Amino acid sequence: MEQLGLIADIGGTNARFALTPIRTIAPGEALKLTEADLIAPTALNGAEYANIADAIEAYLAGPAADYPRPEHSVMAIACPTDQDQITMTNHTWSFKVSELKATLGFKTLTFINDYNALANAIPQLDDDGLIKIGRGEPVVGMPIAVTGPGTGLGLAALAFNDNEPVTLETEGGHAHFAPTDETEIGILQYLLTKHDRVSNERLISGMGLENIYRALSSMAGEEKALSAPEISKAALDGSDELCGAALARFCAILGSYAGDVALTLGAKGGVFITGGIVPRFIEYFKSSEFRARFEDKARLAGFVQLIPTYVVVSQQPGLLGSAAVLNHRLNH
Ligand SMILES: Nc1ncnc2c1ncn2[C@@H]1O[C@H](COP(=O)(O)OP(=O)(O)OP(=O)(O)O)[C@@H](O)[C@H]1O
Repeated sequence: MEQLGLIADIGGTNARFALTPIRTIAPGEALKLTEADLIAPTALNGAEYANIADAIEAYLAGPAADYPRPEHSVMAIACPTDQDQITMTNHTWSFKVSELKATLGFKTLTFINDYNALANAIPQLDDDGLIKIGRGEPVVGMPIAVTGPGTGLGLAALAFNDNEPVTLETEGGHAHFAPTDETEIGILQYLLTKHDRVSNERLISGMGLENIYRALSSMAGEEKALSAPEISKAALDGSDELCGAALARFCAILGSYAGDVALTLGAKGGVFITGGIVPRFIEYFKSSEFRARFEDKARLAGFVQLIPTYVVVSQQPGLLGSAAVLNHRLNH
């Protein structure tokens, strides 16, 4: 049997695991994986395990019990991964990668940021994992950018060196928010009364949608607060005008920001919108101002018009990206 590696996608709630075949990639060859390369994919509830080693051993002894024990692993996790010590933000799990590797008896164990995995998933996705928004065509071999609203706003990019992806992990979601009209200047002014600085994440995330709604209601004379799901529900069923205005503004601001990402990274391979929020209202998003605002870059409009934008709707992009990174690391 071919050698299998262990991959994981560990979020605040779910810890997803799978095994994946370790491939030999010829120099210059592009890796192509499919969901069939994710063997025994399983989501465990992280809260049920005292530590990460227990969760991994439970996966290996349970869903993966019929396969040989892996010796190599790449795990994506929703927190910084540049130190040996990893402490999850929304979790009790805290561990040293070097100690975990010894405990598990693995030859290699690498942790990557969850957006690193999402970026590396993009070249592996087929058409049904992506929904194209507007015009533009990808230029093969040019950088791609992956960003989008969830609990926060992550941003990563891939550049390519002879088919070999080079990942840029960034904190671009925390760059300053740039308003484009009087209403957005009003939203910024409102948020500056609450925060010392206002990053894109303050508007483009679940919390961001709530902030936009709160700001617009305050500007209309009476500050009100609703949760992100409540705002999008009332916007979509047309029952609340202010919720409609907030969701429309959210999509428009996401468009301007995504256009800035395209300009900054020269992402002629495309800008890919991830996160759990936009796929919940894809038809609305298609007819929103997102794409017009993406292209609204004055003298640089011609640059961004050619760049395609997509929403990622694939179910397992984190695992697929971890499998891609595992294969690239073991081949080079
Ligand atoms: N119907 C909805 N409309 C708008 N926002 C929503 C909706 N449902 C959930 N959210 C918001 O989505 C955010 C969660 O995003 P997402 O589902 O992408 O999780 P995540 O960031 O991937 O976290 P994890 O990795 O733990 O799953 C929360 O801020 C939540 O308020």
